Parts: sequence; C-alpha cells; structure tokens
Amino acid sequence: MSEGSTTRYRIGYALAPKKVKSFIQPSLLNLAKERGIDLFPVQTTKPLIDQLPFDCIIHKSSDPEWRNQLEQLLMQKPNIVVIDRPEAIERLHNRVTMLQAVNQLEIGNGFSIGVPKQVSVENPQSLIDSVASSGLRFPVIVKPLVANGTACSHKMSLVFNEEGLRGLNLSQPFVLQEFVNHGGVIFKVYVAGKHIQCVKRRSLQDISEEKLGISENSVSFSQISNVTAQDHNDDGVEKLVEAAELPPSSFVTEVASQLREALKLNLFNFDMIRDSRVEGRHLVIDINYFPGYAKMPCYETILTDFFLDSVRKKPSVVSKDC
Ligand SMILES: Nc1ncnc2c1ncn2[C@@H]1O[C@H](COP(=O)(O)OP(=O)(O)OP(=O)(O)O)[C@@H](O)[C@H]1O
Ligand SMILES: O=P(O)(O)O[C@H]1[C@H](OP(=O)(O)O)[C@@H](OP(=O)(O)O)[C@@H](O)[C@@H](O)[C@@H]1OP(=O)(O)O
Ligand SMILES: [Mg+2]
Ligand SMILES: [Mg+2]
Repeated sequence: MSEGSTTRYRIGYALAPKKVKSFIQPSLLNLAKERGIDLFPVQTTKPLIDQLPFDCIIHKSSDPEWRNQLEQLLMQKPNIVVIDRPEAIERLHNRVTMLQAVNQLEIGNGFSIGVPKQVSVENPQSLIDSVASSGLRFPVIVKPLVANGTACSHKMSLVFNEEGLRGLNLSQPFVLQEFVNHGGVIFKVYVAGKHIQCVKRRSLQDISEEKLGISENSVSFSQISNVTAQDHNDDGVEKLVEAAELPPSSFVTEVASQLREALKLNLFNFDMIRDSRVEGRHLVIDINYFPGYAKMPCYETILTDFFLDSVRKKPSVVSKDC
C-alpha cells in the first residue's frame, strides 16, 4: 500500500475448515490488514451476491453449489477478481490432464522439462494388458486418476513387477506412472502469481536394478513428501534432503512462469524431480491447487504481496484518496 493511501481492499475466502485453520493464520490476517487488505470468510451456504462487496475472492472448495455461485457472480460482476477460475482448477483434479501442459513448455540453456511416462487405466481388469501395450517399465507408481483432495486421492502403490500389479485391489480409475530415480528428494515449487519459492522435500528413495529383483512386489504409501503428514525420525532421509542442491532459480522461475501461463492459474505448487538418467532433465510429477502455503517460510509476506498484485490489477478502481 503506497504511503498515505487510505485505499482498503476486501478479499473473501471460501475454504474448508481444515484449510482456514492452516492458511488463515493471525499472522497473515495482521500483515494483510497493515497493508490495506481485509480478509473475510465467505459463507458458501448463503448467496455470494448478498455478501458483496469484495475486490477479490480466493477459494478452494469442491462444493458443486459453490461453483454455480461463482459462475453466477462472474457473469453479474465481471470486475471481481476470482482466484482462480473453476474450469482451470478442474484440470488439476485429474492426474492426466494436470500434466498435459508440461510438455508444451519451452526450456533451454542445457535444461529440459517433461513428465514421466504414464498410462491411465479406466478398467482395473485391463491392467496387465495396459502395461504390456504401453511399454511402461517397472517400477511403476499406481496413482488414483482423480486428484480431488480426498484422502483416497493420495493413496498410492509403488509396484515392482507384474505380480505386484495382480495383488492390487483397485476399484477406481488410476494412472500407472513410471518411477524415475531422482536422488530421493523432490523439489516442491510454490507459486502465488509471480511469487515463486522452491523447497526440498523427502521422497521415495532410488531403486537399483538389484533391489528390483529381490524387493517385495509392491509397497503402499501416501503423502510421503508432505511435511505435515510425515514424522521426522528418519535422520538419514533428512540429511539427504538437506544435502540436496536446489535447481538454479532461473530455471525454476522459467518453468513456474510458463506453467502458470499455460494452466491459467495463480495459486498452485508442482512437484519436480531431477531425472537421474539425463543431465539437466527434470520431470513434473504432480501439480496441486492451493497447497499448504503456510509451510513456506515467510508465507505471510508472499501471499500479501500476491493479494496486492491481484487487487491492484483489477480494472481501474478509483482510489479513495485521489
Ligand atoms: N514418477 C515418479 N517417480 C519417482 N517418484 C515419484 C513419482 N511420482 C511420485 N513419486 C513420489 O511419490 C510422492 C507422491 O506422489 P504425488 O506427488 O504424485 O502424490 P500426491 O498425493 O499428489 O502428493 P501431494 O501431497 O504433493 O499432493 C512424490 O512426492 C514422490 O516422492
Ligand atoms: O494442508 P497441507 O499442508 O497438507 O497441504 C496439502 C494440501 O492439503 P489441503 O489443501 O487439503 O490442506 C493438499 O491438497 P489436496 O491435494 O489434498 O486438495 C495438496 O495440495 C498437498 O500438496 C498439500 O501439501 P504441500 O504440497 O503443501 O506439501
Ligand atoms: Mg505431490
Ligand atoms: Mg498432489
């Protein structure tokens, strides 16, 4: 907020209680307030139009009624900044469509970006044939096709061989994604508009050819890279994460900026791994809408800067002090 300006902005948030608890912390409310932004909870059960005025609305709600409300509002009040458009968010709710934009990115200077080889399987009965016909190589990770925020959507299996596939009890469509050795650390890149921050997180460990031959058939796991979902007693992995080198920030920024443009989204993070097979090659394995920003160092400043960017970019709003 420029010195002496008395303009105040109203931002409404429509978030699940768990998200309000983790994201709308007093430290964020206070810093935003100091800089001219007042954050208000939106009642998703009451007509949105009756809760105006808002300069901007941020949301992460899978309630179908909420989506209708939002679409109504967008038609009646095109000036209100909605972060982000439901149709753009929808793309991230499917583990095939979420990654499609990655292959369109144009990255140079000795770096390249892609996605692991993967195939979606609608009918579990055709599982073995799908692997054979797609040329996928073991190990593979079996991920629910739908990534809609439920606990189920994070339940995965690392499968070492065909026996492991046969042993799975699959009842929903899923994606078989090739496991790629990447040094046991993932790079989680948080994006809030033009603000980007890359952090390191624990990951599945590399799998040698020898291990492939003697391991169990499959291993189940869930949210292995999410610090809030993991304990910290495995020092070995922590040391590996600490020792890992972040990719150059110019590369990370370029990928994040192009991805933001391609996805037409402002609030997301993506998981990127270094492809141990090819120097300079990185793979995007997951993209998440409105992730756990509060785990980011200085999240209050980053998000407040983003909020100000967003409301100031609105079609001209006459400042009260002019
Ligand atoms: N293709 C892959 N190759 C190697 N490791 C992978 C691959 N896909 C996933 N992983 C590992 O499994 C973890 C979970 O995968 P993914 O991020 O797709 O799941 P998620 O449930 O969407 O996670 P999040 O909590 O980030 O939303 C990754 O953080 C990484 O450690
Ligand atoms: O809240 P958390 O800190 O666990 O944030 C996680 C977030 O949970 P929440 O949005 O329901 O809170 C997850 O959302 P859904 O996919 O389940 O919708 C997903 O975005 C994870 O990637 C986030 O973890 P992070 O990527 O930041 O490590
Ligand atoms: Mg992930
Ligand atoms: Mg995810």
